[in-house]
Amino acid sequence: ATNRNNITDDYEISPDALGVGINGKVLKCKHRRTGQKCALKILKDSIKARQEVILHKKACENCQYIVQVLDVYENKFRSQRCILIVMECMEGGELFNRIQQRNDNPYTERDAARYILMIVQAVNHLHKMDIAHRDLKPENLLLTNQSNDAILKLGDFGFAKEGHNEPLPLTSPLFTPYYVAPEILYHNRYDKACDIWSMGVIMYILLCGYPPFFSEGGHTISSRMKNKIKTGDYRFPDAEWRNISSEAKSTIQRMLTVDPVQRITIDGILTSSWLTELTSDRAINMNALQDVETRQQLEAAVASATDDQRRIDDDLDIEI
Ligand SMILES: O=C(Nc1cc(-c2cc3c([nH]2)[C@]2(CCCNC2)CNC3=O)ccn1)c1cccc(C(F)(F)F)c1
Repeated sequence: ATNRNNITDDYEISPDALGVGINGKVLKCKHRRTGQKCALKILKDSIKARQEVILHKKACENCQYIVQVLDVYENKFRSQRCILIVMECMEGGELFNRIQQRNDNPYTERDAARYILMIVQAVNHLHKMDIAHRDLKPENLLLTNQSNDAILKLGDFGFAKEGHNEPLPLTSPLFTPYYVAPEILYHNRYDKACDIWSMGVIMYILLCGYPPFFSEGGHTISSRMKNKIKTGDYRFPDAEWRNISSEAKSTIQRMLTVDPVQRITIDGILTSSWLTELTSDRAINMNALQDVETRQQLEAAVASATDDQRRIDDDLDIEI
């Protein structure tokens, strides 16, 4: 259900690009009638582009942690058919840039947990819909605004894949199971498991500011780096990791498990002590009570309230 009228009838498109990715350019645009600022992703029409739109639209329904799709147009530019995805404008840009800005002091566990929780909720929403994102990275995680309490949302469904849209569903009676290979049965599980691995890398970077696997020679992936990933060979260097909790490290270890079958699932992360401890409101209140004086006042108040309660109970006993 894409719009066939010309997008420029409804939106004013500004030339400055917000970001250029491998599968599309993102421009700023403004809705003519409402003035709403939006982001516009331009894709050359293809099966892949249409698949991206279908999955992104499906994924963003009822999930505040996925960039909202507002409109989709099918227009011709210079005789090239294009698919145009209009999205809510994420004024905070990419998490990637935010991490780079903080290179000197990475996030505290609480800040990191706040972002991780939003990513986990987005991925949980996808995995429950049997969709694997398959391209989780800080460049595809966008912030609603420049403030520290901005909401983090997942974008770019260019690599996303839906579980059972195999040509012949495995469950159909026409399917003769004798010849199916294990990877076909595993396939979708692997796809979801790779999202967990990527989240492990993102969590590691949020907590220390650098990636767990890197090649000395800069950005190009070297065969040494490939081997480190294949064997799960990474460290928690003391300088940055000494003051980070063992729960955080063990959660990362469960996510950066080489065997996808052994790797923690999204449910495992949602119920992990590290995440629940750091993001439950109790943790946040305790955090607010950081000021010892307030805590002592509160404890004194609780003590006297308990005494009062005891006296009332005692009185009650006498009456009864
Ligand atoms: O990018 C911004 N807003 C934005 C961006 C997107 C967006 C979608 C996609 C991407 N961005 C990229 C493009 C390639 C680079 N990575 C990000 C990957 N794929 C996507 O599908 C969606 C909605 N609002 C923005 C808006 C205002 C200000 C700023 C800045 F922070 F730069 F000032 C950024």
